[in-house]
Amino acid sequence: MAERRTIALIAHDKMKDEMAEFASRHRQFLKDCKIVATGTTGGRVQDAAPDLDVTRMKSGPLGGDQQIGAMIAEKKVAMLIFFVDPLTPMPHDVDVKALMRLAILYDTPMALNRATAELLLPAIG
Ligand SMILES: O=C(CO)COP(=O)(O)O
Repeated sequence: MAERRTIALIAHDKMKDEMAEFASRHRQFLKDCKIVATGTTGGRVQDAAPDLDVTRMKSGPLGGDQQIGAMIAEKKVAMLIFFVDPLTPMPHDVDVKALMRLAILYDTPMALNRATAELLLPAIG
């Protein structure tokens, strides 16, 4: 049996409502995927769609972005959906940049806003 695809979900605080709504609306599709998420985002996704298989890493500012970056470097992530807050400075901005850099380096599909995520999600089929 083919391994289920792993999709990484991350959202900054002001984007978490949007991520919860996105995950809930796409729950039928996401039910067939493994989901890995940073800690707080993962909790919100689980609350919004309890039937999804969500593995929660550490919270982003505490190393969660780096944990997901390491998974990307090991080619364990099929797609990164990261709802970035463009208006709030982040203490862990270097971690955010490092995560995006690895997604680029390992040619991992990456959606950084909802419009792109809507286009990309069905594309991994
Ligand atoms: O800070 C984040 C991404 O940079 C997200 O982390 P949380 O999901 O734990 O809030």
